[in-house]
Amino acid sequence: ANLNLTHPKVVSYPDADGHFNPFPAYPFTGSLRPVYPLSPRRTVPDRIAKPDYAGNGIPQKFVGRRKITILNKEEQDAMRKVCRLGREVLDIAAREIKPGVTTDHIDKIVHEACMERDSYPSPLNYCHFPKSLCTSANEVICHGIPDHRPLLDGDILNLDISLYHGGFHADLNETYYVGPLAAQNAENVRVVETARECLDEAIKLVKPGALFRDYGPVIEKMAKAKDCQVVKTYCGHGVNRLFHGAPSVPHYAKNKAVGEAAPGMCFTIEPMITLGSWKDKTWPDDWTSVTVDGRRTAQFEHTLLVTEKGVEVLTARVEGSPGGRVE
Ligand SMILES: COc1cccc(Cn2ccc3cc(C(=O)NO)cnc32)c1
Ligand SMILES: [Co+2]
Ligand SMILES: [Co+2]
Ligand SMILES: [Co+2]
Repeated sequence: ANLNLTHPKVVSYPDADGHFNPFPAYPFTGSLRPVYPLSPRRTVPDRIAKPDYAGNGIPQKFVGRRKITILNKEEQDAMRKVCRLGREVLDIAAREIKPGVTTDHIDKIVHEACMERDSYPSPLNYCHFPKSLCTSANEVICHGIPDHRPLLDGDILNLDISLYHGGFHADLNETYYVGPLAAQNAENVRVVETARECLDEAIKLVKPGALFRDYGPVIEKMAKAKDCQVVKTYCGHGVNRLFHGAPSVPHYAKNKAVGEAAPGMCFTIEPMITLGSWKDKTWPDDWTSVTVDGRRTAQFEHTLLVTEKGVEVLTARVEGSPGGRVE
């Protein structure tokens, strides 16, 4: 179909290819619509080591609710490896972003890049999630499902990648500008660059003894200084042999997070920043989390290792990583 790649108010479906909106009566908060059918579930060959939930979709409960795993030197090296692979896969996916490309196409690229790296795409079948990464555009806060919606010039798009390799998970995400128009939109730039800055400022505080409740106040102060808000429902989390474990790391001020960083701990910080309301609601697909006012939101995430001296950003950008700060 000849795609109108700038911003229509709301595109109606079914379109010429038989793609359709599965929830036509739902009161969507913004202009984004799901475009079904989702492509067939992607398969993972037996040679790839899988996490426990790959078969039945049910991850083991956090072992020792508040006990935070301290990794030894070998385990830390395994985390370095899977996080380096995760960065490679995110960068490959980000290079695919342009108007007209669907998020399902990006899912295919990510899935194949994981297979090529003997890695399992952690989101696939995690709590029954249907795809190999989360693709979250515009008013989507997180957990967007790759589908047949073509990206539009002017969109902002978060790619949230997680890999399982050598018994350990990596978890990272960035928000990108789609097409030449996106970075010319002052509101896009404000929300994306504020989210990027919030993560960078929080990471500066990570060192042995730092309290998990101390990142939120710094993030919220930075967000409010840019007339933005901080999503409360989703937090950073421990990541190691489990995709999600203790600690829980809130991104908002006045939180009750328990515990302090210690050398050998791995966890994510992944602030979700909004232009308007911080409140979220979930589409009837039971995954896609959106802002209640339909205004745009952005997120950045790193997997962090606490070291004797401070912090190691295991999923750090490398020379040539696409995207990055826009003035
Ligand atoms: C049960 O309830 C839910 C609700 C939403 C999502 C999921 C499961 N899930 C799937 C992918 C995914 C990614 C992350 C993550 O940390 N990204 O940084 C978290 N959860 C994830 C379960
Ligand atoms: Co179509
Ligand atoms: Co993530
Ligand atoms: Co995460």
